[in-house]
Amino acid sequence: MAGVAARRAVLEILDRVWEGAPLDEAIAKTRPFEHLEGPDRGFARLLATQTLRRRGALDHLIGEFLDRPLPKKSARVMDILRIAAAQLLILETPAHAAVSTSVELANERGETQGYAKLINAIARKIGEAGKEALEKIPARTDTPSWMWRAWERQFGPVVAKAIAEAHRETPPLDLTFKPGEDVEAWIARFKEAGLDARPLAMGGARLPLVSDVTALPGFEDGAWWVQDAAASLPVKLLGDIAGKVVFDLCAAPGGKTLQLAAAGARVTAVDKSGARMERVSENLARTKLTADIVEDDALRFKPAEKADAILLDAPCTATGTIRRHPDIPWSKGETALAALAELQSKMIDHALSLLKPGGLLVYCVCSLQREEGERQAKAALARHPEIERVPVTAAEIGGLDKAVTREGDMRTLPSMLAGEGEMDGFFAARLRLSA
Ligand SMILES: C[S@@+](CC[C@H](N)C(=O)[O-])C[C@H]1O[C@@H](n2cnc3c(N)ncnc32)[C@H](O)[C@@H]1O
Repeated sequence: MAGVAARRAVLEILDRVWEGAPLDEAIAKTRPFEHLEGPDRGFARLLATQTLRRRGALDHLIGEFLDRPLPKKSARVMDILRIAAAQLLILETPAHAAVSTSVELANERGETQGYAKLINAIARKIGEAGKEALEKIPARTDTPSWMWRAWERQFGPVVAKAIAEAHRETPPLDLTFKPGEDVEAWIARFKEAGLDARPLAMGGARLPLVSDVTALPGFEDGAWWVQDAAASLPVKLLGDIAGKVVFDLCAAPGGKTLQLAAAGARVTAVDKSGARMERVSENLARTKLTADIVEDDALRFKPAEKADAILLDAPCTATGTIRRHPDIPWSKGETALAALAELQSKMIDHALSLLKPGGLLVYCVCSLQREEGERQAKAALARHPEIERVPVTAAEIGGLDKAVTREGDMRTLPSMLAGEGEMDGFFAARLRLSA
């Protein structure tokens, strides 16, 4: 049974997330987390993830038991209540452990000591209310209102609700294999290892989420890499790229670089983050694939030779990946969206200037927001009479016809592959420069 140290580490992780750090980074930088033993680490990671995933609903429920809202300066009291509620209603932690550790945490600091009794009473009431109380709260409660309104406008209320419901689920682990690997044979090996693996229509395999992918069969051999089913689709839109000069303009951590290199392209991978580029180099080494690595700003990148094809997987709000990164609703606001949309259109313009006549640009983002997706494609076509859209077909993306828009772009949603583990939300447009 995890002790109070694991819960203390979760509070610190949450603090960092509220300051704007992505969850993975917050975990990596939290010292008390590092000092936990293996199972306690697993517990702390799960508790932080689930608290963030259901923060809206947990807050709503806590609010129902509070006579009056907590003062703003009592943020830590609210976090103690959040993690108590997540343990009681999601993790199924025994009530005595969830309640007593919460009271212990409250008693550790002067600022929270005065709330220990209140925390005790509310945590008990939440435990008594049980899971059903949480299940009754609509999924949209876990989505900030600006995001919810945008999805409702863009996809309609039914789909927006399905998206929010998909965000409640723990996502699976999707793997993309090197060409030539026998996916069925690998699936058989995963099954032998006790994992419920199955093939994906768009290629690759789907497994239940595991805590350590490096221990899976085939990791050391570099037979596969981790990549959500949706993230594997944009590269397919470049068609046959064997022997062609391809730029991967925002490349790190490199899932798509590996796909491009595995397809036989002469790849130049560009990213402005040196630290993230190290991950690309590690991934290339593990999979025995090659690409030129360039640490540069994609807006300034000036290659000696132009490209036959470019993949621009632009920085974005990443709202399509909330299942995997439940901190996003709380760390990305509308202000970030506007700034990113401006950067994306500049990146598209610069990418087009690096293409050979007749070359293809696939622009993609793991965002659900139309300002970063559909509107970027439309605006690029309006700004550049020298480009045309090459419509995406369902056959190119594993037969996923629902993901082909009327305009001919690709739009996947977290509510797709429903009941089979769903998928990330991605947008991709394929644009060709006139010859
Ligand atoms: C969506 S991620 C790319 C994911 C990657 N394509 C993959 O499949 O693994 C966006 C990347 O853009 C990079 N980035 C952000 N601004 C950039 C810029 N101005 N120039 C180059 N890279 C940039 C970030 O460092 C980040 O690695």
